[in-house]
Amino acid sequence: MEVVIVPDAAAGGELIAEAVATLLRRRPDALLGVATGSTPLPIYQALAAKVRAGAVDASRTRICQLDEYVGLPAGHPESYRSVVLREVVEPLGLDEHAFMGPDGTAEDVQAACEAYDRALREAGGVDLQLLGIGTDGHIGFNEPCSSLASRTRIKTLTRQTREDNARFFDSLDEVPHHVITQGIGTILEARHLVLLATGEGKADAVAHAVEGPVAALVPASALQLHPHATVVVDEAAASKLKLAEYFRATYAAKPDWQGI
Ligand SMILES: N[C@@H]1[C@@H](O)[C@H](O)[C@@H](COP(=O)(O)O)O[C@@H]1O
Repeated sequence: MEVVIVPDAAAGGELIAEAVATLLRRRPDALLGVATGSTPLPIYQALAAKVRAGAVDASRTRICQLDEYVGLPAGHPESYRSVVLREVVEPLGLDEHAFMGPDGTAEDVQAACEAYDRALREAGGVDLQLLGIGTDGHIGFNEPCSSLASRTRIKTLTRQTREDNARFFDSLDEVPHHVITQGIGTILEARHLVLLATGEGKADAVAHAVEGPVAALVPASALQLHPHATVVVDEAAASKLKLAEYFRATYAAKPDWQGI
């Protein structure tokens, strides 16, 4: 696992957007897995700016979703489908055909989960999966004690995650209890995992994920099992890392051409 400490969220967004752009220059129809929440927004803004400036052509990029609320009406502005369309697909100049996600409105949720896992495989697998991290160490919506081998399935949110996400809704009561999420086993099949964490509120979760044991209790620690995982953190989110100086020195000594 590579840990890159950046000065702030904007620098993290720029670094990761450049990694995505490098991938797209090599593979224009790459399948890019995107995460929701506030943290990845600087990545999407930096990537859209590169597209507008003509620094990268994203016209053939395919986008896939990590997770989704269950039971929100179709078109709800806070469904992750709406969020990804608004924050990623439209700013990149893509249309809905370039985009795939699990169906949070399906009557048969289990079938929708299996169909999504199948669709990801049939699409050739995810080339680069962007991830955030929950304050409880979750990735996607894999809450603590999710199986490290899990596939896309329905999960129940913890109270803490519902409280963390209540800011996107009018009240806590409106935050769904159930979600569909790519499983940890599904996420680990992506060819490159890139997790961005910013702010002091993520420092404990980052320290446990990066320097703690691999444990279902901290779903993000599963990144330790992946051969190409990059964790990008700002100073605040890095503040509880014991090996911070080593991570800084390693990245400083890395030749530019290697990227992340
Ligand atoms: N399902 C999403 C996660 O994918 C995201 O990583 C997390 C953190 O969000 P934020 O970046 O807003 O802190 O929120 C939600 O739970």
